[in-house]
Amino acid sequence: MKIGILTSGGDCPGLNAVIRGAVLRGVISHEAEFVGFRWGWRGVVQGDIVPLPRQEVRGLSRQGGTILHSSRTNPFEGEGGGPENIQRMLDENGIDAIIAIGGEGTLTAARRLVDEGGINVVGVPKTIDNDLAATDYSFGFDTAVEIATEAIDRLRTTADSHGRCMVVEVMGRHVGWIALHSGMAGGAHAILIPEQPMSIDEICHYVESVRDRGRAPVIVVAEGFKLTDMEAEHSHKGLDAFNRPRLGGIAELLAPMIEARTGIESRDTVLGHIQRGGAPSAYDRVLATRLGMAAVDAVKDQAWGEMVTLRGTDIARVSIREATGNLNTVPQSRYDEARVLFG
Ligand SMILES: Nc1ncnc2c1ncn2[C@@H]1O[C@H](COP(=O)(O)OP(=O)(O)OP(=O)(O)O)[C@@H](O)[C@H]1O
Ligand SMILES: O=P(O)(O)OC[C@H]1O[C@](O)(CO)[C@@H](O)[C@@H]1O
Ligand SMILES: [Mg+2]
Repeated sequence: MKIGILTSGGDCPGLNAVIRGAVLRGVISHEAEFVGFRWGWRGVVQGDIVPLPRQEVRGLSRQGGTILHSSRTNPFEGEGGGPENIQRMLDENGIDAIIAIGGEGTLTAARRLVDEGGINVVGVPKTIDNDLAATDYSFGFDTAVEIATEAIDRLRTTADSHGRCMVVEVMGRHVGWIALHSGMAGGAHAILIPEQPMSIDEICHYVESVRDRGRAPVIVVAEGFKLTDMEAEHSHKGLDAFNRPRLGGIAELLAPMIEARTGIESRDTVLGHIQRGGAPSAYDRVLATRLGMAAVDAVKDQAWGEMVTLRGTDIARVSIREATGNLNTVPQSRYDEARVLFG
């Protein structure tokens, strides 16, 4: 059995741990052989393939990024794209199956390759934002929350020194999980998330009540947050490779608005890709390793079109279709719980 692995979409701490888990499980338990497709689906479309023997994955679980690199290439486009070309490339290289590690977009492409072209693909969910339904948590999220929480802790001390308001922007295109968890952990005075638009007046109300208690306000905002009068997410950086608006910068918009309305000197910090870089947390290493191992078992069982997932503390399987249809949004009850601590 020869298995090709790829990592696609935005990177995320733990990708290398998935690769290591898959290779070790395959080599030890199934006598499998592994190759890597470089740069996500681009490696599949262009036949950019590297061997992945056991020694290549040594010590990988603690390493950030992805040794296979990533891209936002669409496997249905370009000269070598589409199921027929991909099946030919797999046959030429003697590859029996693909393990695709990626988010909603990557997994949707994987499902289409299975449904429309009969390609042997299983998926591993990857999302720093924790926005995929059908998995309770995804690896990388815990690490991002740790990084954001440390940043909030650090910003709090400088905020206190100067009596300033700090607006901290974290990732979260469609959902506010990183903001919710890091904000709760770091004791934020308001948490602004895409699922819950809020007016600038309400935000300033929280800021002023914090100031009136003699504290320096700390506001955490997810990049996809919209003020109640905004039609779309704040974006001033053009489009990404998949023609979506590049987000980032809502904190830069909010801080001067807060300062103008409240008179409290305000500063913004955009954490950006710091949240995606570096070593994964121990939790993420374990989760990623288990998912990688389970993905190889899914290949062994020919579970094409399925993805491995975390259910409670168990690793399970679901159809990719089930996972890609819905977003894992922050439930109202979780936001209401956090809101008690605002202001
Ligand atoms: N419906 C689709 N059909 C074919 N290809 C798709 C489809 N949706 C997305 N893709 C391809 O998959 C790539 C990866 O998707 P995307 O860029 O959204 O990353 P992702 O895997 O969802 O990870 P992230 O969490 O970073 O968004 C896209 O850039 C696109 O080329
Ligand atoms: O790394 P890029 O391509 O700028 O993508 C950033 C986006 O990817 C994510 O990190 C994960 O989807 C989002 O939170 C963010 O909007
Ligand atoms: Mg996506």
